[in-house]
Amino acid sequence: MRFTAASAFDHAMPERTAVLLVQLGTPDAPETAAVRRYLREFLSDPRVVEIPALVWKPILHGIILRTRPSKSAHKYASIWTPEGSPLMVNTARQATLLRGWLGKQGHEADVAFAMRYGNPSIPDVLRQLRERNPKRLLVLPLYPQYAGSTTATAVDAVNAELARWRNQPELRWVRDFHDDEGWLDALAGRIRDQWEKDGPPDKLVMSFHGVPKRTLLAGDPYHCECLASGRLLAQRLGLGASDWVVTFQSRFGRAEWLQPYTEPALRELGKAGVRRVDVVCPGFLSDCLETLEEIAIEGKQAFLESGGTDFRYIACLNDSPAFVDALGRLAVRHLSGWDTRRPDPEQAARRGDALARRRERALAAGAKA
Ligand SMILES: C=CC1=C(C)c2cc3[nH]c(cc4nc(cc5[nH]c(cc1n2)c(C)c5CCC(=O)O)C(CCC(=O)O)=C4C)c(C)c3C=C
Ligand SMILES: [Fe+2]
Ligand SMILES: [Fe+2]
Repeated sequence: MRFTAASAFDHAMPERTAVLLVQLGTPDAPETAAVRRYLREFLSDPRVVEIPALVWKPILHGIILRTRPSKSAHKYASIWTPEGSPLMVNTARQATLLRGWLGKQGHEADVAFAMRYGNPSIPDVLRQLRERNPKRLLVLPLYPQYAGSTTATAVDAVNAELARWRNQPELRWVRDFHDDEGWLDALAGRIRDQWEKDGPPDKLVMSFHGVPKRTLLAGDPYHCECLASGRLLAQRLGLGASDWVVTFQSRFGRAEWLQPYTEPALRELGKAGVRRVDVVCPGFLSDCLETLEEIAIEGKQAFLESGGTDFRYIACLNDSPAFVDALGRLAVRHLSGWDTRRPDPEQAARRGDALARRRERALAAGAKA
């Protein structure tokens, strides 16, 4: 085997740590073709749709990918910003802010983000990170509650890419943070800020993304973690049992999903004479189609149509400093035991010289061979 200059250089590099944020993904554009591409990848994931492929593929390709993309594209168009999809814009900011936060705390780590579906893809981003020769990788899926259809598939995708690497980093991932103090405090703070301005509502609706009910029966902890997050948030806000409710949104297909469903619940509240509801979405760290369109537009309409008079949507944590701080502390806890201190500049300069000399020698040896 030839001992190449590159391998000699690699082994002399300082050990690096990378942090990869993973979000669900979003179409490249609010247009039918782009939404179809995104939905094809998303809805072909057996972690997301747990129906045998022989049954599901004809439905997906014959019906859903012919009808849903144009409808969804219209919805995306209603929330798209000049910088792009809100989910993409918010996630990119979170990565930038986390990099800054870690740097300020004296941690040396590369921070990147990837999307499980669409772009930037997990394989593309991992290959970019590989250029920096990471010895350690922390994967942080941006979902407070664990679900097979979100967290597990993100971790699967990372592992599938790393399975192709010769030189793998040591790997860790954040499984969930549904009861994380920092995250709960940041979210409670955001809600309290809103209430300081305009008082508390008659009812706080905590709307989480739904999943099929059979995943709960099969042992997925998602439902329990949502209920626990809801209870802990209500405690922090000092709410009584009748002041709040947990609901599940975004039902897809004909099977039963986790209940109560958000939109029917909003209609019930309106009919029952509840005048003001506030809706918060504690399963989402970034505003996206599911919050800005489904809740802030459609949910509002449903509540007002059925007799409610005042509907307020509480924005996701997005790029709020309290959330970046919570995310940073969460990451640091998971980096524990890994040496991520920034090298002192003098030592780095000395090591840089030594590295340069070793690299020259290796290159010269390579040239002779
Ligand atoms: C088909 C089943 C689906 C499951 C299961 C599911 C779980 C799930 N999703 C999120 C978070 C998000 N979902 C988003 C969009 C979205 N979700 C589904 C379907 C399922 N989700 C579809 C078909 C779509 C696309 C939009 C549409 O056509 O309706 C998004 C928003 C993406 C954006 O671009 O803004 C997020 C975020 C979670 C947390 C979850 C399980 C816990
Ligand atoms: Fe979803
Ligand atoms: Fe939706």
